Amino acid sequence: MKKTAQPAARIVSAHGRHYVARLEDGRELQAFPRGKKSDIACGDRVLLDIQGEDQARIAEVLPRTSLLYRKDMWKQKMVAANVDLVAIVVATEPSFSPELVARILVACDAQQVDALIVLNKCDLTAALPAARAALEPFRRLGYNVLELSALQGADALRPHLAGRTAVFTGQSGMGKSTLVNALVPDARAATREVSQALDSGKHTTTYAKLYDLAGGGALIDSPGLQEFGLAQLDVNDLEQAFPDFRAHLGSCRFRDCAHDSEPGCGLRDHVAPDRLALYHLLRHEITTAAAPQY
Ligand SMILES: Nc1nc2c(ncn2[C@@H]2O[C@H](COP(=O)(O)OP(=O)(O)OP(=O)(O)O)[C@@H](O)[C@H]2O)c(=O)[nH]1
Ligand SMILES: [Zn+2]
Repeated sequence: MKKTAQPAARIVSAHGRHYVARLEDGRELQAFPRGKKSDIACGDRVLLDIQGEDQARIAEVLPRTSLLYRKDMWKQKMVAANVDLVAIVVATEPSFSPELVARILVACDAQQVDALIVLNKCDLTAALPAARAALEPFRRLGYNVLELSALQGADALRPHLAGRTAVFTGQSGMGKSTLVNALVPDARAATREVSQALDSGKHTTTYAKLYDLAGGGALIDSPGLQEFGLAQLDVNDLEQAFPDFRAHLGSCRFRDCAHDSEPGCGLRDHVAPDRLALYHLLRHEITTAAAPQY
């Protein structure tokens, strides 16, 4: 029997096991995964079995160029697939967690995806110096920090987004959806004001959604997150995801040096203590998550 062609599509929204897939002609279909597992992310490119006017089954997920993914002992979550840029959105107010930023940066480096830290709400000038100070260590590591105010416009972001797929990620309330609305006029992404009006709780964005940018490129708005586990990383690859470690790797006496209390560690004394502490914390999380659970 001749196999009917399976059209290619891109997943433009991911809400649990409910997906929306967009065909190349722009038509959008409700799509659902084949089996029980739904390891499909917003941004994925897929092949579909069309099953009716507006329904399809996801027959195959095409190979990904990147996957932003988080995993801890209890849960795992695909944030977005096939992204070229991860925009980590933080704000002057409310205050943000530098550790969360550092974790997302490790995930980006592990996937070799560009990262950009966006400091939003710079119109709130009283809180600006503290936010800048919290980001200074990241600047020193060479990460790009872009300051702006989504309420006054987000055009400063455009050169970073043109022709690429970017995901906006970060804690809740930092202004990801407000940025999306500033960049995509007809996006109407729900922001805090809307969720307050509906009294729907703290998190406004509850699922990942992809928006096309006029002139090329796409943006994925994703739900606010509080944690970013990296248990999916291979402990042997972890040190490679710290760009500040790279120049010192290979200079330890022992090849499998954990840069802890081993004699002859060539890294320990050359990197910032907070970076070493993060490395040890992640290493511990990875090894305990990988341990068999009884
Ligand atoms: N002063 C000021 N407020 C802003 C700015 N950008 C966003 N906000 C406000 O910050 C609040 C949170 O914005 P959202 O866009 O809903 O935040 P979010 O990061 O998408 O939050 P989640 O969807 O829960 O992850 C809203 O009240 C926005 O109006 C800004 O540049 N300046
Ligand atoms: Zn070492």
